[in-house]
Amino acid sequence: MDYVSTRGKVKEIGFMDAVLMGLADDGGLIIPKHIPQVTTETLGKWQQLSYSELALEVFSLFIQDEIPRNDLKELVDNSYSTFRDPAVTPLHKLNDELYVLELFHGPTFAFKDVALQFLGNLYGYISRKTDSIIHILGATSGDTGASAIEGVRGKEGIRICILHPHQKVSKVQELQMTTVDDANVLNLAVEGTFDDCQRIIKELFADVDFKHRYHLRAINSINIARILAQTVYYFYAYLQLSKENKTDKLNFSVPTGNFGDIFAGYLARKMGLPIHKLILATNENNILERFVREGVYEPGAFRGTYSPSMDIQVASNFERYLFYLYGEDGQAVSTIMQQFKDTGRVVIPADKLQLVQADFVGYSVENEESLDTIRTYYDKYNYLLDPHTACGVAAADKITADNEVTVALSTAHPAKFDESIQLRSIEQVFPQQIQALFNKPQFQTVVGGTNNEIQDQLEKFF
Ligand SMILES: N[C@@H](CCOP(=O)(O)O)C(=O)O
Repeated sequence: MDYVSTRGKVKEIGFMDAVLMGLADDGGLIIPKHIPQVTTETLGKWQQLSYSELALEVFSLFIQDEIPRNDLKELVDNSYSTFRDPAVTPLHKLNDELYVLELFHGPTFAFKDVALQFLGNLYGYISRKTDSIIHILGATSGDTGASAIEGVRGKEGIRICILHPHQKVSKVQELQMTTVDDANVLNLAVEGTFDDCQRIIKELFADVDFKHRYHLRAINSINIARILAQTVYYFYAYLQLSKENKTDKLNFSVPTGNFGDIFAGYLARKMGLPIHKLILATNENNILERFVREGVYEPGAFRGTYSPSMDIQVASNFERYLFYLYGEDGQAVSTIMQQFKDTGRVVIPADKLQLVQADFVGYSVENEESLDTIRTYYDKYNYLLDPHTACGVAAADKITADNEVTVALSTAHPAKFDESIQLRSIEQVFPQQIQALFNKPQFQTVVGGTNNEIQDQLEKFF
């Protein structure tokens, strides 16, 4: 399978080079040259597969023989053996119309583990096979950082530096990252927002000399491996519900910040998975919902919300979607992204907006509404949602029509966001792994938000 850039100026590369490249060298994002198709017959054959078996099949479509099947199987099996639930991503039924897809049974209690356990192992594999140096640089609004660190901590030949917005992540998210004392981990707490962190790392990756000199590798969803791994659970949920004849009009409701998770659903649909509505749920940082409603993509003022992992204005994977919206025309994408850089705004014409509205249904959830949803579902179903999942569930409540079934993606365990949950007077018992974090010393360096400062830190660390 060959991979190309959304801006069309990178020559075709294989899967492992695509993983190593992270951000495309022309500043775009990597995408597969062709999207593999999955037929109804294949879906039928996949129905009885376990999560790991299914992941192996889906990954094989994108990797083909570049990684021998036995090696790939070992990577996949190791990655999902760390999950606490045998189903890896089990479905929890709330009522006949609504299921929650629990993606938080991995080591750091967030959906990011599904892709990052795999990507951590994949980096180890690539480094052994190709002698590549792996120096990971990532940005997080809370969940990706902990999960990426967990995926590679202590691994020989790999170093990782994560930027997070200082004091803008939850306490548990901060502890998960900063209590790790392995020498190959560096946590930089940036005075600014997640958008500042993401802008810095994208600029450093776009400086191709710097990127090559320091062997920078990506773990954010700019890395295509993240997206591919996240398509698997859409297939898995669909296949479980197809056993109960629930897939006639099956929607997915996805809490969205960086557009990676919902883009994985969009890709699964393009592969042939019959997804009815893709519901794009945002919090008050609703640039994406406004885009779906009005066709205008323009960051608003930053809002600190109860769902901090989604406190994002500029969504990385938006560019991947633009690529398909504009008929896979790299030149058109380059022009639009340049216009966004120059003016801070993208406006699409009416015919394109119609296509967007056929692809997604948007709903933006107010802060208080997210907490009310948590309380309502706790009272009605004795089920505790985290504030991000609550956005997905609130959107599902609004958008699901008669005769439709919606799967709301549950992106994190509620224990990661206790400060928000306590605001509706709900007491929860922490899993022992999370409770234990409170007794550990923390390691992090607080830095300002200039590229030079970060560059200095990286030069010392890498
Ligand atoms: N919500 C994310 C932000 C980074 O997104 P990613 O999917 O590109 O890694 C987080 O929790 O860090």
